[in-house]
Amino acid sequence: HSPLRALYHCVCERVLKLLRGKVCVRHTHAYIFSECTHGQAESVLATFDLYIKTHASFSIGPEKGVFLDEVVQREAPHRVLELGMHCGYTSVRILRLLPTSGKLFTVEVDPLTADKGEEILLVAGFKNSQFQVLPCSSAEAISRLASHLGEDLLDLVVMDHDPEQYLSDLLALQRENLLSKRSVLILNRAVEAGARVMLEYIATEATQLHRVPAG
Ligand SMILES: C[S@@+](CC[C@H](N)C(=O)[O-])C[C@H]1O[C@@H](n2cnc3c(N)ncnc32)[C@H](O)[C@@H]1O
Repeated sequence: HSPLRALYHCVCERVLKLLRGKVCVRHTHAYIFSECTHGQAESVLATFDLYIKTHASFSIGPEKGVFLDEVVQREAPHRVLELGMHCGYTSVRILRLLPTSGKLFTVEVDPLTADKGEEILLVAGFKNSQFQVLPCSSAEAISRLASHLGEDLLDLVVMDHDPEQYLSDLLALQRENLLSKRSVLILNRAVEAGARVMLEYIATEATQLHRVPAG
């Protein structure tokens, strides 16, 4: 456990990650499925955290994850929309902190990824009554969401899909009357051009939305 050994491990992890290159949904899923303890959400997250040390990954990872946890714990949201599920890391983080009456709607445009991600949510021990995977584009999902929500509105929206879609999706959520004055919005990759356009919109136009600092 000397600092030199820790540095050596860190360098090795980074080199491995570079050599392995691209994000692979099938490989991520297979690793999590075979290495985690089934039925334990914390084990699923720990396995993801281990995986992303040495493999390319789209998962938000533990640092941003802690920020997300804080928001979910503070807001105790009943209805959550996640845009961009990928392999389910963020979904698992959210689901494990939802109140018992809470439900997550999570959207993934790629059908194979949506399938694999859903399996991870089941492996983590969550039930279909706690979440619904919508295997379609964010725009399609938003246009159909009112039928899933009934009288409810969204308490929390997490955007980590395509920053170029952030603003049009926010506008669609408003048009469909799915947000309330208390709805909280979290975006990842907030420095990307599409996200900045949306943040400008929020700052100047959408007075009914709260702005929350995001990573
Ligand atoms: C960065 S990853 C999300 C990672 C996830 N938050 C996590 O921590 O595991 C983005 C995902 O969004 C999906 N995606 C991209 N554009 C989308 C869209 N318009 N609608 C729905 N999903 C989309 C991609 O297929 C990809 O799986």
